[in-house]
Amino acid sequence: MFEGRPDRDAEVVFLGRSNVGKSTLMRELTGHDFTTGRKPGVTRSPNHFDWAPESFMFTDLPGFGFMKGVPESQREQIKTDVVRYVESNADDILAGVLVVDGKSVIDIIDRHSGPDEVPHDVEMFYFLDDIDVPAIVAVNKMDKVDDRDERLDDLCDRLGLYPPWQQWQETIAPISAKRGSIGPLKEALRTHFHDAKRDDLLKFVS
Ligand SMILES: Nc1nc2c(ncn2[C@@H]2O[C@H](COP(=O)(O)OP(=O)(O)OP(=O)(O)O)[C@@H](O)[C@H]2O)c(=O)[nH]1
Ligand SMILES: [Mg+2]
Repeated sequence: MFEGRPDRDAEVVFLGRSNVGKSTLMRELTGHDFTTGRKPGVTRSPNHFDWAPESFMFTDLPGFGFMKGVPESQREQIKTDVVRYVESNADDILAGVLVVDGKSVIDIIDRHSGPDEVPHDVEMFYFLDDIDVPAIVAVNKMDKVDDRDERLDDLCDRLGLYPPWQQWQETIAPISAKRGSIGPLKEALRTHFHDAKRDDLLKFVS
């Protein structure tokens, strides 16, 4: 289990497979340089970025799923820890941002869908729903995607959301963290902060 969580009563968590760009996205939102890298599995324990006056923080969680050179048992442990972290802090979490790689997410989901297999991303999306944490899917690396609308509609389909994707703007946020274009995610976060009656936090995502 992860340790050292600051005592804050409002939190946004970033979760997703390894190497999808969670740390890059955190850097874009906070201006703080978290360790990012080409090597999957760079983030091994949560990175908290917090503001004491508002008792608010962003938390970058370790990536789960396949990581080259990391044994299966360790990957499973990371995923279990991430799930437990979100579960035990669910009351404070205003939004769970599930970050996916827009270029590969459909292929990965389809490859891992079967009679007794649920892909990690789909599982996490439903998990957030189960514990009443509002989910936002940040579809990252859109700079590498050319069939944008088709890709996003396919993703909705895989997540059980009726296409077209445009009607899910508080849930589906196409972004490119590396290019600094994260407007749709900020917009979705603003909607959730407002719904949670936390307009005092809008400045963190303006
Ligand atoms: N093309 C493109 N590459 C990106 C984008 N965002 C991140 N990357 C790259 O993807 C790689 C992984 O980024 P990280 O931010 O380290 O990913 P992570 O999800 O934190 O990875 P873990 O810590 O292993 O879970 C880096 O080489 C980034 O530069 C993006 O919007 N577009
Ligand atoms: Mg990381």
